[in-house]
Amino acid sequence: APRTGPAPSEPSSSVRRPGAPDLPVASGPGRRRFPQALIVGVKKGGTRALLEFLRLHPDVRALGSEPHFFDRCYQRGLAWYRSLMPRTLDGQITMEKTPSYFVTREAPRRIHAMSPDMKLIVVVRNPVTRAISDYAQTLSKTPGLPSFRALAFRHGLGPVDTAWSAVRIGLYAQHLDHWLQYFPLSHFLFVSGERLVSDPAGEVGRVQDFLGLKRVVTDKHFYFNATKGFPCLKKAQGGSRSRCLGKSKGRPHPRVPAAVVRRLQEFYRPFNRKFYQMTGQDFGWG
Ligand SMILES: Nc1ncnc2c1ncn2[C@@H]1O[C@H](COP(=O)(O)OS(=O)(=O)O)[C@@H](OP(=O)(O)O)[C@H]1O
Repeated sequence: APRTGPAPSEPSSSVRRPGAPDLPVASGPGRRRFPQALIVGVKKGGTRALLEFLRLHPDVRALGSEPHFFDRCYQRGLAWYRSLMPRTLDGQITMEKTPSYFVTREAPRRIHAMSPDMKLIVVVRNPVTRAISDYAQTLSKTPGLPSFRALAFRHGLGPVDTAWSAVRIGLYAQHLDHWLQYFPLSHFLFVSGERLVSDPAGEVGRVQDFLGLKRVVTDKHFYFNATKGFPCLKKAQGGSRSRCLGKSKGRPHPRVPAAVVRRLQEFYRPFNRKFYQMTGQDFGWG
């Protein structure tokens, strides 16, 4: 059964005000709880797709936006964080996703202090493609940005610039090493960003197992949309339209010279190998 955890919670909304008519309280049933599971990363890994797919499950309630509590908004306090959460009934799992948590130094300690038995999901993607995706996003907001190559290497095609966040985020083994100081490996599930595209039902199946949920979300929910080039959600029974993620997901990537891609691929190889060793999973990025 899914753990709802010992998370502190506010009084149930089923409590009626004296004299109030016996109608459901406007705020709705259930109560706001701290998440029991987080999608902590990685940026551009496919975190939005995973969350939207999981939200099809009746026992998952998730915050739509990224709260950035354990990185940017920690000073607002735990009560603020919980107040953002959707209401849940007993047995339902509360979730949120903020991909920057995975690379935030303080995040593991802060999350552990709140819930030492938190379940942590990391969607990982080939770090080279991830870096290009990250760059494509910045470029869409910053026209005139230097080329990918100019940002990825120092002095022309000199050493890789690990200070550039688009490069640094892909050093998964290093980030994970830090998390493992706070949480055992059994608390993590690593989802392949590549397989989330090629076999969404398979990856979401693994996530449902990890969360202790029945496999309700299956291949029946997905179809491959050739125009979008990605899996999308089928029309739900009795109504709503089929649904793909928005334009900011599945952006065209700028062309990066093959030599640049190769050099970055070589740069990441030892870090990837280490990550495969640590997780016991080979993600096939070389
Ligand atoms: N079903 C589906 N539809 C659209 N896009 C999908 C899907 N599954 C995975 N992806 C990949 O998700 C990438 C964006 O990742 P994130 O959602 O983690 O990005 S973000 O960090 O929240 O900005 C996004 O990256 P780009 O292709 O580079 O835009 C997609 O490749």
